[in-house]
Amino acid sequence: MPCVGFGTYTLKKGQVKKPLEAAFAAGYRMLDTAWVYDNEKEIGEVLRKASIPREDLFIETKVWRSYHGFDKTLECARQSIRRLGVDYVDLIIIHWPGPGRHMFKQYDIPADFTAQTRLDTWRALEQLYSDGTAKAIGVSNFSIAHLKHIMQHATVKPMVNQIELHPLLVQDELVDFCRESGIIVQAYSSLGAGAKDGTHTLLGHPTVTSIASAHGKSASQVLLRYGLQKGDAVLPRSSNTAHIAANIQLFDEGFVLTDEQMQELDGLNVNKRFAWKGVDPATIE
Ligand SMILES: NC(=O)C1=CN([C@@H]2O[C@H](COP(=O)(O)OP(=O)(O)OC[C@H]3O[C@@H](n4cnc5c(N)ncnc54)[C@H](OP(=O)(O)O)[C@@H]3O)[C@@H](O)[C@H]2O)C=CC1
Ligand SMILES: O=C[C@H](O)[C@@H](O)[C@@H](O)[C@H](O)C(=O)O
Repeated sequence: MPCVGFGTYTLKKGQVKKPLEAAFAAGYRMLDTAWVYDNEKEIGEVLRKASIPREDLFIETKVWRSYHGFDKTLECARQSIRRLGVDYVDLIIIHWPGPGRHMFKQYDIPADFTAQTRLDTWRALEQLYSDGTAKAIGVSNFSIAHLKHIMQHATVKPMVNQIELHPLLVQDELVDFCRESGIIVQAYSSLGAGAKDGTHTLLGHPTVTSIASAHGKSASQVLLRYGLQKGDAVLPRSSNTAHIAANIQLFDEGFVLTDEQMQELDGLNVNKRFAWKGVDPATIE
């Protein structure tokens, strides 16, 4: 799996095509989407137009949380694959460990969801893996408890956990557990979802911007480099062509954050979450 992928959250139908074309032109070969992002059909159109050999691409999507359960998960995955117009996806993950019904009443939430339903969801992903519809399977927003429960019952263990990670939210315990369990950590919202002001910002944080000046790089490149040096994969999202190109320029000779700079960035941790209105997904039953 490429360690830098293109994030497409909030790049809806009418907005995703140009940025994705710019991403391919800049050299990205991996993209991250989801059933719920409502852009898979347009992504499929870009894929066909780009004519990049399928084996050079890494396409990741996610099963939405109102599709938990065996049959519904298969249906959700089928819809994603049909919309994308591909024969297989490189990685499919469970978007959220459960409905979190206290948070999101507006969605079609299965009232009978239990931890067993989540296991049924995982069994469906195992089936997609064994029949070749998905080359790899994983999860997102899973806590240690969620992972342990799946792993106790799984035939195939989760290969990836996509979680919110950046200097304001380091999640050491969860990351260590994933590493010890051989689960690749994919960081999302590495740029703090773009928040530039207010109490919590990453792109405008003085520690980040001063490290950036020291390297002659941007705040965004420092944040992405931080994720890579921690050992995680990153998924920057942008709709700006210059940003898209800059966000993959992370491997210039000499652009290595020092141990001291890594520690300084780690020191910013305040357990701030940008996703899901700040609620910890570990609270999902
Ligand atoms: N599994 C999950 O539940 C979740 C998964 N994700 C995945 O992770 C991806 C990334 O996270 P996301 O929350 O979208 O946001 P990011 O943390 O990637 O931040 C995106 C924001 O940063 C800005 N930005 C990007 N590059 C630069 C740059 N070089 N200079 C200045 N500003 C920049 C963008 O603005 P501009 O367009 O102007 O460049 C945009 O506002 C998602 O798109 C999605 O694929 C995200 C959230 C939850
Ligand atoms: O991938 C993106 C995120 O998971 C996003 O889909 C959720 O945070 C969403 O806003 C929600 O309603 O829960």
